Amino acid sequence: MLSVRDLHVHFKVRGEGFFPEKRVLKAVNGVSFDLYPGETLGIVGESGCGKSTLARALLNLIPATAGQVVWLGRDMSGASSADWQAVRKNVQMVFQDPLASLNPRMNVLQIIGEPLRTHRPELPASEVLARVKAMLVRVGLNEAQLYRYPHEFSGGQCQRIGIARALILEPKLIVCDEPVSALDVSIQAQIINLLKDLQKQLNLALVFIAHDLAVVKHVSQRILVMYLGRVMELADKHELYADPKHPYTRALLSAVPIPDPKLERGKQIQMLSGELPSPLRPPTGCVFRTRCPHAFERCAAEVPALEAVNERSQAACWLYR
Ligand SMILES: Nc1ncnc2c1ncn2[C@@H]1O[C@H](COP(=O)(O)OP(=O)(O)OP(=O)(O)O)[C@@H](O)[C@H]1O
Repeated sequence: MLSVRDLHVHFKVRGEGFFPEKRVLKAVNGVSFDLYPGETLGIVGESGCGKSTLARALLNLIPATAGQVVWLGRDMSGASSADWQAVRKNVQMVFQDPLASLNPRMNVLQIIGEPLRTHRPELPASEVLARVKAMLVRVGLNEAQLYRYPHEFSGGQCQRIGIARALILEPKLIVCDEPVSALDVSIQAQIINLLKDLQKQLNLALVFIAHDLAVVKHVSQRILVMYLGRVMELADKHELYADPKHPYTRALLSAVPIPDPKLERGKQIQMLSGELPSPLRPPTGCVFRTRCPHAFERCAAEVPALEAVNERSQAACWLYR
């Protein structure tokens, strides 16, 4: 459904401290992965590792600096805005801050109906109304809320409205950028379950971005772990939780509480020490090496490529070469 090859998104930013001249910040630095129809791919990593930039570049909301994004077999390099418009009919986004992502001057009918008015102008108003009503029920809201405004809803309800807006064009994929991070924990579970149900009913593919592994566990089939703009590990969910390969994934997993005391992490426990290096001056070689307990000489000298460790996981780590 989607193939991403060696994708780069670089920003030119003002330098800091002793380096006031403009510098290049590589927010996404050579990311490759595939997404299959109906699949959920979780993308995790600490704040600032490039998850949102990657998500936006997939839809050209931020232009890629280099690399390929191939949608349904079509290479989008050099595509016109009309070509991207056609992709966005099939691919929608749900954003992190539910209230901020809704136009405060529009009521629910206008918000959810807007994509229909843009992409399906031939539909009569009565049909738009019928589709919006049906979608509202689908996401757990009701018709009585059609003419209300965003500020009249809770965070969880606003996110339901955002999901309804994303689904109204019957897309094949939804990119969810930290859709539950701004919500209370009890509401998070409701929204995750809603997304899971909708995915099953509509055979949707989901890209689900979160900053911790506990959240993506319940929705993803495969998980991509990012650090400083690079992919550290890409693995089948069960493999990743049972036997994480990359030391960064192990560190992230150590921060996730284990509900079942019979499950032992044993020697895999590893806390993440030190701070995320500045993305303006990333370490040479493997970007994780300055915080990695297993780093050795080669890690500083050469960048490890993402390669298969077994048929269920790939890691970018010299420990496996
Ligand atoms: N428009 C921009 N101009 C300059 N730098 C940017 C821009 N957008 C993002 N960045 C930088 O790119 C890096 C990646 O940011 P991004 O928001 O993609 O990370 P993230 O993993 O999604 O973080 P978070 O979880 O906090 O949203 C960060 O260092 C950020 O400061």
